Formats: sequence, structure tokens, C-alpha cells
Amino acid sequence: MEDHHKKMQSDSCDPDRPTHPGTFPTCEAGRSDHQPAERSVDFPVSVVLPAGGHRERTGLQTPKQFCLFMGRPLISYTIQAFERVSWIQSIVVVVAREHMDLMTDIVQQFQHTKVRVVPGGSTRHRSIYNGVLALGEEGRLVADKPKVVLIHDAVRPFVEEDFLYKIAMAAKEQGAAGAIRPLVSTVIATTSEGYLDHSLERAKYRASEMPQGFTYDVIYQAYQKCSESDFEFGTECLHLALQYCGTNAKLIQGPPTLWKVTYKRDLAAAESIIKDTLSRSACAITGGSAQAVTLAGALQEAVGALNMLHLGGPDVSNGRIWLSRAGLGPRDRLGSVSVSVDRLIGAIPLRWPELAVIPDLTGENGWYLLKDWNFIQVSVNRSCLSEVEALLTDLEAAKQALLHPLVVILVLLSGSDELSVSGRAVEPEAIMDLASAAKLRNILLYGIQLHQSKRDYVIFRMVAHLSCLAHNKTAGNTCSVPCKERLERSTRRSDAGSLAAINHGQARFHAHRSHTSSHSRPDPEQTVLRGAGRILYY
Ligand SMILES: Nc1ccn([C@@H]2O[C@H](COP(=O)(O)OP(=O)(O)OP(=O)(O)O)[C@@H](O)[C@H]2O)c(=O)n1
Ligand SMILES: O=P(O)(O)OC[C@@H](O)[C@@H](O)[C@@H](O)CO
Repeated sequence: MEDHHKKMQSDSCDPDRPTHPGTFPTCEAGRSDHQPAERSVDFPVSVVLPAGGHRERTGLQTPKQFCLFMGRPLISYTIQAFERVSWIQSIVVVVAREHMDLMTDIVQQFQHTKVRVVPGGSTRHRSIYNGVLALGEEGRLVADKPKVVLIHDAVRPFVEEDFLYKIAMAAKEQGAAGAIRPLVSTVIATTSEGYLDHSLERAKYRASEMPQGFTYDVIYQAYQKCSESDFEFGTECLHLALQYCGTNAKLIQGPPTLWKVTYKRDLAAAESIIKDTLSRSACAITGGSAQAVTLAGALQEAVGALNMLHLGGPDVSNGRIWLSRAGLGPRDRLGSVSVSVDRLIGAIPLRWPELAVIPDLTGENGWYLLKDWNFIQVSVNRSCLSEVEALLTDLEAAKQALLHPLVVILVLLSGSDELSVSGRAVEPEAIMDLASAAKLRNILLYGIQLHQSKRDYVIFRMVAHLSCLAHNKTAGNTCSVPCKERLERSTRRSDAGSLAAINHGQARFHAHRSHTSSHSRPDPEQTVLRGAGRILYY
């Protein structure tokens, strides 16, 4: 007989095959050129984020919800994940009384909307109850009262809209719904003397995770009726709904990203995921010029090829990968470059599953301002700095740089005539000045000047630089990319780290020409630049 008390609905993902380690989905997985599917939720949904904990298990001075990642508190990432969901009307953040001012400052600094801050209690249940009460406070418009309340630990920053939608819809239908994950360890019961009493059959049990969802009336009644012991020692809201309202929660298996930051090691894991996510997509802006579109297309193809490799994709013959230039047949390879697979994988920190190419950021393309965190401005004319200034203005208006560093890479395509006189189409000082101003706005500007080379080996190297820059974009991180010879040597060691040796604060670049080009210029010129505003010349 089916166990009707535990309706389990497995999520689309296979529980034994975790999806990609937690990322901050900025839109539905997959193609970046589609806006996230708008979901129709025809009832008001609000959120309670319990954040009133005192961090005993991390052993840190700072409560884990306020620990900084890329200059931003963990709780701000969680709030942002909910703010992005258009069908969520309000968010109540519950913090300890002594953190009320701090939390208010965070809301203001990162310009969070939809957020109210209320004081927590001595236990998690008390904090959650305070949040539920705040949502139904007398005096608030009845229309504001939510039909469904999502409850989610503030220290679980990797929450996905898809799953929130499933929990909210199930909660509306069933009265309560909760996230579950397969148990990793077996649960055993112990005797008072510390011996094994019995072991539970792991396959019959699941780990209860967050988010959970309840109709407002169910969670309000549950807390109204529960005991002091529940408030003091309980850890499970679904149990309160069953115990005090007779509401059987629908259980939905969620992705592995639902984990909770609990111990100090979880902070390191969270930081790694946040960094990985922020460098996972890029948008090339071409201004519509044919040359820029060709270059951006080649870059897109090169990145795609690299990622195909990374994902074990096909397309390598005899252990070698051919990078083909956009729009040309397979025979027209990118220059005559063939790079052995191991050197390619070892040589480039592969980070971009997607590189969108658009002419500008107007109209529907404005959406990319809210999604991407790496922008490549491809320009073919000398007025490129005004294009970059316009992009920086758009990014500032979109307020994304408030939340984490953004990377803008100017790729200036210049023909031989622009270079013949000054050797550069744009003076480095002009870019450095612009970069210094941008850095004050948490935007890191880099410059790459690309000579119209006959041999396109440089595009491969440019891909190396772009992915390295975007991957190591945290303020102060720089990557020094050795010149070709050192690149050859380092990739023979097929160690990405040796290619992108990280020097903090100062970058030493070797400007160079593609050595195979019949137009190769004089010996590599060494340019020492500080901070953002680095310029690479090809
Ligand atoms: N009195 C409390 C205790 C916990 N929480 C929140 O409930 C969530 C899950 O709790 P937990 O991971 O245990 O956080 P802490 O209580 O801070 O951790 P510890 O148990 O190690 O002290 C966290 O977002 C925490 O801030 C809360 O709002 N009020
Ligand atoms: O005990 P903690 O406060 O760390 O965790 C609280 C909740 O996250 C935990 O009980 C989930 O299993 C959801 O019920």
C-alpha cells in the first residue's frame, strides 16, 4: 500500500546524479539568448528568511549569514535569489536584535527591494514565527497577506526559481510542501550508553531541506498551537503542520544545491561556487560592425570548442582540436593552429559555458545587463572609449556592480594603418584612466588590442586571456599570461595554474605579436601595469 503520508514527487533531476555543483542560476539553464520563462503564479507569495542564528558550529566571530563573499554578505546573495523571482511579492528577513542595524545597512548598501527586517527569537522556530507574524500583521492591507509563505534558511544561498515554483504550487495545493534530498549517511539510533540501538533503512528516509512552503493559514495555525517544547527544541516546520493542522506535506526532491552553510568548510565551498558562477557567462557587444561580429563569432566558437572539450565533447580528431573561425568551413581552421587536447584543457581555465554575441544593449538586449557579469566590448574604431563609457554607464544604471565585481574587456580590432604611427590605436593612459574610474564602481576594465593578424593564432591566445581575466576577476586578482614561448612551456606542463600565475596587485604582461605572422612586429614589448586597465597588444 502506498504510504500516503509521504507523497514524494521526485524532481526532474536524477537523485543519484547531482546537477552541476551549485550555481546562481540567472535564468533557465541552457541558452542565454532566451529570457527566463515567465511563470504564472496567480496568488500572492511571500518569503521568510530566518537569519537570526549565532553560528556556534562555524566557530567564527561573524555569524555565517554575514560572512563576506566577494565583498558581499552571504545573506545578500540569498535575498537576491528571491528578489529575482517576479512572482514573489515580499521578503521578511529575521535577524537577532543585535543585528537589526547591520541587516538594515546591508539592505540599503545592496539596494535590496521587497525586504523587511524583523527581530528574531532565541530559536529558529521562534524566529520563523516572528517572520510569519510580520507577514500577517494587523494594519497591513489584506491584499498584502500572502496565500503561500516560503520559508528558507538565509544560509542556503543556492536556491533556484524552478524549484521555488514547484514548492509554492505544491504548498498552495496541499497546504504544505518541503524539499528533500537522498540521505548520504545511514541514520542510526543509539542507546543512552552510546551503543547502537538500531539502524534505519536508508532508502525509506530522506533529508529534509529548504525551501519549504505553506499556505499562510496552515503555518500560522501550526505556530499558534505548538508547544513551548516545539519552539525550544523543534527543527522541522513540516512536522508542526502535520501535528497541529493535520496537513501532510508534499515532499519534492530538489537539486544538490539546496545544502546549508553550517560549518567553516561550507563557507569555502560557498565562496568557490559563487566565484565559479560569477565567471560563467559573458556577453560580447559588437556594435554591429562586420569585423567585430566576425571576431566575436570566432571567440564564441573558440569558447564553445573549449567547453565542448571540457564537457568531453566530440570534435577532436587524432587527439587534436581545430578551432575554426566563425562562418568558415571546417577546412578553414583558425590559422594553422592545432593544439593537443591535453595542452588545451590544461592551458585554459574553462569557465564560459556560454558567450552571447549581441550588437548593443538596447531594447530586449537590455536583459543582458541584469544577467551577465562579463562583458566584451568588441570595437573596430578609434572611438571605442566612448563605447566603453556608454557601457559602463549602462552597467552602473543596472546596479549589478553593487552586488559583485563586473568585468568589462575592451577588444580593439585595429588595422595596420592605425598602428603604424603610434603603435597603438588607443593610448594606454586613456584606458587606464577609464579603468581607474570604473574600479571605483566595482567594474574591472581590461583592454586587448588585436592587430588584424593574418594568422588567427592570436584568437586562441585571446580566448586564454579572456577566460583567465574573467575567471580571476576578483579585485586584486590578476593573471599574468606569459608570452608565447612561456605559454608553450607552461602548457606542456598542462597546468592551468602555471599559465595563469596569479599575481596580486600587479600584472606583468608581455605584449607580443603572433610569432607565426609574416607581419610579425618587433620583439615582444614588456608592459608592466598595475591593477585593472591592463592592455594586451597582439
Ligand atoms: N535563533 C535562531 C537560530 C537560527 N536561525 C536561522 O536558521 C537557519 C538555520 O540555522 P543554523 O544553520 O543552525 O544557524 P545557526 O543557528 O547560526 O548555526 P549554529 O546552530 O551552528 O549556531 C540559519 O539561517 C539561522 O540564521 C534563526 O533565524 N534564529
Ligand atoms: O538545525 P539547523 O538550525 O541547522 O537546521 C534547521 C533546518 O535547516 C533543518 O531542520 C532542515 O532540515 C529543515 O527542516
